Amino acid sequence: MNSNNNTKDVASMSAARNPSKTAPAVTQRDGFDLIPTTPIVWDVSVDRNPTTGKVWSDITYSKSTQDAAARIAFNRASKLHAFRPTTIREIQHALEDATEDPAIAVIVITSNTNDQEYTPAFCAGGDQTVRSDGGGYQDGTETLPKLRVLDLQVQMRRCPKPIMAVVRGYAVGGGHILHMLCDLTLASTETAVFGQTGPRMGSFDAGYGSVHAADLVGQKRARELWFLCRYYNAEQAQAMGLINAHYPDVELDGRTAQWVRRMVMNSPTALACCKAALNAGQDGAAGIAQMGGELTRLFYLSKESQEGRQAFLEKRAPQFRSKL
Ligand SMILES: CC(C)(COP(=O)(O)OP(=O)(O)OC[C@H]1O[C@@H](n2cnc3c(N)ncnc32)[C@H](O)[C@@H]1OP(=O)(O)O)[C@@H](O)C(=O)NCCC(=O)NCCSC(=O)CCC(=O)c1ccccc1C(=O)O
Repeated sequence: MNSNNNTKDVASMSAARNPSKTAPAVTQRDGFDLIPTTPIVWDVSVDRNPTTGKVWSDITYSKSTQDAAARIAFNRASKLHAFRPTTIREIQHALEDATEDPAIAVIVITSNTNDQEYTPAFCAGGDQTVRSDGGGYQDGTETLPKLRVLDLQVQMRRCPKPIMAVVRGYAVGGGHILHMLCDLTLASTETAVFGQTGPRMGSFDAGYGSVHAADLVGQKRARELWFLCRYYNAEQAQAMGLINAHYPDVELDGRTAQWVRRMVMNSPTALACCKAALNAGQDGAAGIAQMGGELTRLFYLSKESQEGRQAFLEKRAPQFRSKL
């Protein structure tokens, strides 16, 4: 966020914090309502895949200098943004770039739904036209058919920055799993539709798609999602705990900006550690490794840790206790 705006926001937030005889309502005192809801300006369009140097074919990728955010958007409206291996690989490359870019604090995953010709969708799951008989998806870019989306799911879990899904239209099948794997989900009140379809399509996700779903909505509801394959609107999805909030479509971009700006104001290390901690239970040793990595990174900043390296370089015995 640009420093001028930031100064103004922080000043008004601390004004909200100061107790007075006529204290504002509790929900106002967290300062959230004071954060501007002007939509984010995505002023940097990244037109080429930073990994391959090629122009994107299935997504668009842009960044906001002012709001320290990256936007990765499905861009296959005629297929309701169903994903094929190319789509997943492009999202992986954009996500890697956003994760590595120190100017980016928050990542938004959404879809380009401005084309009135097609049914609005966030993502209609795996592209069934390229689902092969060889045990996965093959659009001519894989050496062997595979379920590449499972690698993207892991990458999203390991990304230390908050990822927020912004859903307009259908988020179904593998598209529903991707929104669940985002740290937060905002949705359009009028158009968002959520649901699993695997058992109707001869597919299922026995990994995060089941385990994380149960953590979000509870065992009974998760079984309902998978066994009945019904669709839910935004209000129902929020009541179930599948999404964080829904807003009228015209407000959604402004509210997205507000949520992003609030996270950008917060400590990135604290957010990364919270994300790692919230993931650790489901992720077993890999989750603990992610948490442990953050801990080691912070330890490397200490004089005690640096003494170990220094002593080695100076060919002497370390004096850890003198650095405590
Ligand atoms: C969403 C619909 C109900 C919308 O219906 P409607 O408004 O009438 O639009 P359509 O005319 O049906 O669609 C327009 C256009 O898009 C094409 N399309 C839609 N969805 C797909 C798709 N998934 N694949 C390919 N193409 C799709 C549709 O054919 C039309 O094209 P035309 O050329 O005009 O014919 C409806 O579209 C619908 O029901 N869609 C299917 C939704 C669905 O069931 N998706 C789930 C697929 S299975 C899956 O996602 C598995 C994913 C996976 O890879 C996986 C596997 C194992 C473990 C984990 C995973 C994981 O994803 O995590």
